Amino acid sequence: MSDLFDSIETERRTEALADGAVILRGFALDVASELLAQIDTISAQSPFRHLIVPGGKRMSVAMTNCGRLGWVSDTHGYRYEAIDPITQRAWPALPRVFTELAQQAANAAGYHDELSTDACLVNRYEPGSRLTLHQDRDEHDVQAPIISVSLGVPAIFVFGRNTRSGPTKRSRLVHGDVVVWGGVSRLAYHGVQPIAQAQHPATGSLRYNLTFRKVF
Ligand SMILES: O=C(O)CCC(=O)C(=O)O
Ligand SMILES: [Fe+2]
Repeated sequence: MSDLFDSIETERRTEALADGAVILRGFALDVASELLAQIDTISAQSPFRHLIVPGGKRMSVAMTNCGRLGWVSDTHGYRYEAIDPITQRAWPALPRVFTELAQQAANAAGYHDELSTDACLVNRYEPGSRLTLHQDRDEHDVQAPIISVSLGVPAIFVFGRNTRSGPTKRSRLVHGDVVVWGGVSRLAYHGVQPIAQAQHPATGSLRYNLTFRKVF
């Protein structure tokens, strides 16, 4: 009995990452299957696509969005758009299960203001997909924290400081983990190392990630 209890306790623990940044282990587990079902609904309306970065390269991560705004990139730059450039329609609405989870995670991380998420970027990683070290800084508002939900196969998440050259910390993120970064860590550099071949019962070889952002 106590072994089982211990493992549940460790699955749900909060892990400090940096000042203002935490990993909430297993925080999204209870709603993970609902989140995945919503991702299917969203991507049926606004399909996953491999965006082109301003330098001309195609991103290895496939992306779509939901919410009032969506993050897009092309040879002209990175920006938020209210209209999906592929469908020429508004992005799918933010499902309630998304906004509720994001607010609960923000609260659990010590950010008690109402979140008012403008954009949820949905990332889909195949084996080998990665996200190089970057800052989330296309948002006009850098007061609100970023809430980031991991689903499917594990990833090695790299979290650094506010300069590209600062020291970094590597954390293995698994299905149901939520990372929250704000305050003095809001503009911390972060990235995802190439996803290893693995299988998850809910997603096969894929990893999904949701990030909730306040843009204005
Ligand atoms: O997939 C992740 O864990 C991080 C995603 C991320 O940094 C982003 O979408 O900007
Ligand atoms: Fe990011």
